[in-house]
Amino acid sequence: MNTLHIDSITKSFGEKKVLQDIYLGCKTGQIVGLLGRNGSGKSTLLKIIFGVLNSETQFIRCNGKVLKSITNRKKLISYLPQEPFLPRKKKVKDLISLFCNKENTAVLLTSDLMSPFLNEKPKTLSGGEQRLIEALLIIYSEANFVLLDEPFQSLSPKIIDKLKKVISLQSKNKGFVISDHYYQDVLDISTSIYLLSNGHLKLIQNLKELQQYSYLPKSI
Ligand SMILES: Nc1ncnc2c1ncn2[C@@H]1O[C@H](COP(=O)(O)OP(=O)(O)OP(=O)(O)O)[C@@H](O)[C@H]1O
Repeated sequence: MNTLHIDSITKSFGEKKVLQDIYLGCKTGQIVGLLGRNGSGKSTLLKIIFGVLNSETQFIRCNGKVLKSITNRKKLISYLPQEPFLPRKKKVKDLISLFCNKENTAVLLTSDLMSPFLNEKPKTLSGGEQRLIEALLIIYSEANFVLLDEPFQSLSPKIIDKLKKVISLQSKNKGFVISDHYYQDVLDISTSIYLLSNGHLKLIQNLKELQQYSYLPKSI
């Protein structure tokens, strides 16, 4: 069982306090859903956990090892950023082994979601197709924990459904933290849900609470 323990994360941009004393835990088998209004700090939190952004204070421990502010977290944590990151001119089939071990490379080479694109280059694919490939590469990467920032963005409903199944299956061996505005899809697969609001994380039990905290409109 792998464990990720995130504690005491505080982050400001100038005068703006975005994260205040954040605590979050994740274990193998858990899918932690992270919701929040635009600009609430979800991406900022994921970047700090992955180690590409510094914070004023932080304590992050993975499998008993304390991770310093910016350290190499390869094999421990992988991260799907909001922004596109695939090399545009490399064939998809040649990208897979850069992210995945032998076993998962073989899985992706025969996956019905990935196989249509193996001989394509990202520059010739649609935005949604590129997003799907990025998400699959990160989900199947070697890391114990996977941070997904808006994995469902630009994907059509049936593909989202298949991707959710992939995440749920992979969570048998990994822990996930997922942030996306497709809140129903996040709710469907998450084992726990947090709302980031005014710099603090609130554990959410039901849809009503998401309305009370003004994340969801009352009409839903
Ligand atoms: N590099 C930066 N410099 C200054 N302010 C920043 C920077 N990055 C983020 N911010 C601010 O921090 C706040 C949180 O941004 P963040 O991108 O984490 O929000 P988010 O919850 O992911 O939003 P969204 O749902 O719209 O993607 C925003 O008000 C944003 O303007």
